[in-house]
Amino acid sequence: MTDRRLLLVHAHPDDESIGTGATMARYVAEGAHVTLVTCTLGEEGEVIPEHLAHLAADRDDALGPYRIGELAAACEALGVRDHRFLGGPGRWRDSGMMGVASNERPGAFWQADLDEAAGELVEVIREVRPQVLVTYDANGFYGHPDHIQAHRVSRRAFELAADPGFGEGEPWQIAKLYHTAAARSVLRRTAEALRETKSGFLVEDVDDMPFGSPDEAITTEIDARPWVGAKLAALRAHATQVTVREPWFALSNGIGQEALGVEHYVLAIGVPGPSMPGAPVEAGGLGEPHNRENDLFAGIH
Ligand SMILES: CC(=O)N[C@H]1[C@@H](O[C@@H]2[C@H](O)[C@H](O)[C@@H](O)[C@H](O)[C@H]2O)O[C@H](CO)[C@@H](O)[C@@H]1O
Ligand SMILES: [Zn+2]
Repeated sequence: MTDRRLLLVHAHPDDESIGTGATMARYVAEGAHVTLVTCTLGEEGEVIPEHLAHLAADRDDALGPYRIGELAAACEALGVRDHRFLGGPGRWRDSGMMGVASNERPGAFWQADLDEAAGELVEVIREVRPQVLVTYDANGFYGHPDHIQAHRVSRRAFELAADPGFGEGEPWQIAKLYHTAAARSVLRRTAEALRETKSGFLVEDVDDMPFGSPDEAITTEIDARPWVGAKLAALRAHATQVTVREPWFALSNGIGQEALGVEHYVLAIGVPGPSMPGAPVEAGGLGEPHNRENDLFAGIH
């Protein structure tokens, strides 16, 4: 299929690299048009480097503009040239982790009017006309309010973009909508491997992780191992949020994760493509029997 167009909707600067960085770099390298929409500037994030601690929301409140630069550098590393902030930079603010006071702040993404935010995304969808949309599941992958809201806005925009009675511009029907996913067997294997290293990162038991899917729920395995270097460079670009000790990385909580070149997804809407051989288990694949797609555009003609 020529003229492939992939749209990814992520909540904060850093999510694109953490969950889909290798996939994005692969599709760019293969000639697809990759569009990234980020819903907030990540204003409420913690700051890892001591010399940048002043940027935090409870000090200079300058982390959002700084993370715009981090995201630009990450997109450069991935080869992604089409990046937008939903509604423009700063339209909606990072809500903070579930339950904190900033969830209630006026302008927080968690407080966004669903149809207003979805309307902004419909404009991008009708302009780009992607065949494939990637975002989070209904739990936002790990329960963060901005991730949950990104899911809700994406699903609403998926519907509205195809509705001839909604808004301006030609309606556009996206063919396939995916949720990002992490297979529990991969999480378990990488946690065991991390335990054997001297990375200095903390190890979290799989059962304690706020994310993870049963292997059988995974529909799609993208083998982008040749682009894991681009993913690591993009993670390094998010230096306020991520510490990289290759092949491992950790967020400000210090819990180690492996930067894998194989990334998993669940097809939420659309017709799956044919089952294809997967990546080896030692590379982060799910091994055999492989009843999964190996291309987000599989089955689209
Ligand atoms: C990956 C992701 O979604 N990061 C978010 C998240 O950051 C986490 C948060 O600060 C938490 O308190 C830490 O323990 C954890 O290590 C961080 O990854 O939430 C931030 C605030 O909403 C957000 O800016 C960041 O991008
Ligand atoms: Zn996030």
